[in-house]
Amino acid sequence: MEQVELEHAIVEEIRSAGKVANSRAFAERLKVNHEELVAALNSMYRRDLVTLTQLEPEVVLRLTAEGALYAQHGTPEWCLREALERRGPTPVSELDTLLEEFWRQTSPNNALDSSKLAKIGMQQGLKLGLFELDKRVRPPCVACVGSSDSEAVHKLQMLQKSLRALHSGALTALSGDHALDAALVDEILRRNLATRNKLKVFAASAGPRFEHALVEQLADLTREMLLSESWRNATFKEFNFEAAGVAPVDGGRLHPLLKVREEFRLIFLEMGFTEMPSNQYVESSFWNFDALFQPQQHPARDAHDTFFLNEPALCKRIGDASPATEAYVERVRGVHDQGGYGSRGYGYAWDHTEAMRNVLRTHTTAISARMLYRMARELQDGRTDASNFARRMFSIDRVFRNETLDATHLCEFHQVEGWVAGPDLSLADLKGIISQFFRRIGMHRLRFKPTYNPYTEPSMEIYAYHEALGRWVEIGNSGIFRPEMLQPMGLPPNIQVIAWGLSLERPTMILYGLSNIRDLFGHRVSLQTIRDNPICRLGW
Ligand SMILES: N[C@@H](Cc1ccccc1)C(=O)O
Repeated sequence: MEQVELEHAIVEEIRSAGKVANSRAFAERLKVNHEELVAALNSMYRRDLVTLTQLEPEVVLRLTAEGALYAQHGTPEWCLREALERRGPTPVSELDTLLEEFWRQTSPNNALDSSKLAKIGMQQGLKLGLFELDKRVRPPCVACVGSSDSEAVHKLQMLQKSLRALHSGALTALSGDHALDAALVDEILRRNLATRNKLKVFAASAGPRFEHALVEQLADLTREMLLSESWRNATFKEFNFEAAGVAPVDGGRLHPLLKVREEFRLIFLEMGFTEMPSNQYVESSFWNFDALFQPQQHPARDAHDTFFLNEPALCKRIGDASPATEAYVERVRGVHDQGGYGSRGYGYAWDHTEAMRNVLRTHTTAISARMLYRMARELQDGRTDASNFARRMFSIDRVFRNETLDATHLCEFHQVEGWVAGPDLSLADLKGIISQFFRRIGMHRLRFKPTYNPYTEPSMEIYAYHEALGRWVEIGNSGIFRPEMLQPMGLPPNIQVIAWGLSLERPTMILYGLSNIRDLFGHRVSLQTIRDNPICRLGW
């Protein structure tokens, strides 16, 4: 019986009889195992549906392995008598084959020991007066005696029935209404077919929440219930808010690049830097190149390296429409054409329209240029105190280059850029500030290698020793912005700006162990990568 059916039976019993008076007797009546009934009672007790009282323990019979075997297949003497009745007198030596044949029909696939059981069956049968041994014939034969309603046959059948009843869990008691016949109990114990055991017995009556057991509690609200309106009279199971969820909840995740960007951002903020507004992807050539003293014939300004916009191909104007900015643009023309501020310039005819050509910014240094110009204006206008001047700014955002794609290059990527402005900064400051910054990323061994940038002098590539890779890795570019860039803006000659830049992708790939940039950026990035990768502390 299923537990639900058992619970129904228990509820019925309590409703009709007021209680389950004795769990053992009730189990016998239901023909169920007492242990199963007690399990159901306990479960109902835990839900406050019933109250339980423990009664005096009862002595019960529990079948031994041999007893259980006989209960299932019949006692040997019963089997033998059945077989002999069909076959007639049989030689003693053929009794085991006779039994085997009998079992082939009654309990196929058994593993019974026929020769042992034939012997037991014969002895018991002779003792009970079921068989006789005719020694006058050769070989001696066993035959049935007595009619089918004889005392001996009746006893044989009673034993057989009792064992079956004991096996099904019923008739376990040695006293009470359903107790077994005393002589039969003796016989069973003597033949070691069962042992005496003490059984914990219970009485059950209605518990505080018994009423809840009587109504069927529904778990689901179905379409049918809605249509038939039967839900109005239905009782629903209470929600179990304590229950564990089926699967872990899948929440949103940050892309590895965003995680590393946040790490960089925190380092900058911790070092007292201010973030520059960097969301403008389309930039005029002026801020991307000209303001940075990058000549208009410079190879980087070629369409092979830079994305130029077709529509609108030109910006409306350079900077704000103020005369101050117009004057600045003219100073930029001057420094390109013939120099100034201690420079000889490039000696070409600077073209205003060329400077107005829209590009997708190729570096975030365009943002730095805009910010430095704004800062210079504030100084000139007296909005900033020039005597105690210092600024630190950074940006981390997207840039675009018309590059051939390969495992480490895409035509868009992110740049991390920072600069420090202050009076009389030197090469030593550059190395010091940049070392401080990279130390916080976990890069302690740095090397600087001279290089060329149109807008910085001196310019230095930054290399860091990668312990895991066991080699020096180029991680960034840096320099002190040229006077040709800063002084046309109107910054005083004693103010220097130390600047550096690196890509966000490169350290991210190293941190997350990715060798192909397409695994980090673009449509090929798997959601799994994004879900599985933890926040990486910068450091290598
Ligand atoms: N803008 C440079 C990086 C850089 C920034 C600031 C100073 C020097 C170099 C680049 O694109 O790689």
